[in-house]
Amino acid sequence: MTSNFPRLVLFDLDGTLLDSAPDMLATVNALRAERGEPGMALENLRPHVSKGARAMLAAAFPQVEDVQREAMVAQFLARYETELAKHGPVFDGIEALLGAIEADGGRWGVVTNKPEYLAKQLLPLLGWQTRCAILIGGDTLPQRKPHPLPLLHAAQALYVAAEDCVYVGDDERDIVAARAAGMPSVVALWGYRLPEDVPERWGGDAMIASPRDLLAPRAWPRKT
Ligand SMILES: O=C(O)COP(=O)(O)O
Ligand SMILES: [Mg+2]
Repeated sequence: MTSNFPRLVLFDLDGTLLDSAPDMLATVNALRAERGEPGMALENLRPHVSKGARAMLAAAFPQVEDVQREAMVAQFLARYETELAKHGPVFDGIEALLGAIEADGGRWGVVTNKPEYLAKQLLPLLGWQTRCAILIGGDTLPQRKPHPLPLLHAAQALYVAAEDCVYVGDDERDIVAARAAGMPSVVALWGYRLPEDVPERWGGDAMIASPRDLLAPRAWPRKT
């Protein structure tokens, strides 16, 4: 009998496994408070969380000049380190999905653009340290998503062909990276998107509304 799951599932982190928007909001609002600015609402920050720290800071501090904002990145990361996994849980259904992949004999890993030192701290906080087969951060390799290198590296390190893996991500750059790697992809529609994002145009192999939907037979795209 063929398995219900791919041999290796690689996941994006923010907006796919982890609902990190509340942690990001606490961080951004602490920086805003230091500047005497009122707090931002979650709904205004949430759509920017999977676009990277710089894009998120641009949304949170539109009045700040680019050079100055660049200097805020280090401040943001230092503060965010103190908020990791404090406010935002993993998305509903993710634990059941990871458990089902493991029970099926499959492996799973994380490929994120988040700096590796932060992503590494999250794993034990989420109880995933011994379960996650590989973790690639945005600065682990010379290239980050949308470049295919992090996905290709993760697959190769675990001796799985790219076409036998699936990458699950909530942002266009996740799907672009998977396509460039020759890896089937799933668009996580439960994640973070701007109103102008059109996931139907990203070229993913499947679009899934909830992690629970990936428990269904034949939910996963396959190239082989
Ligand atoms: O920190 C980022 O750039 C976003 O992280 P992600 O790649 O896990 O969505
Ligand atoms: Mg994301």
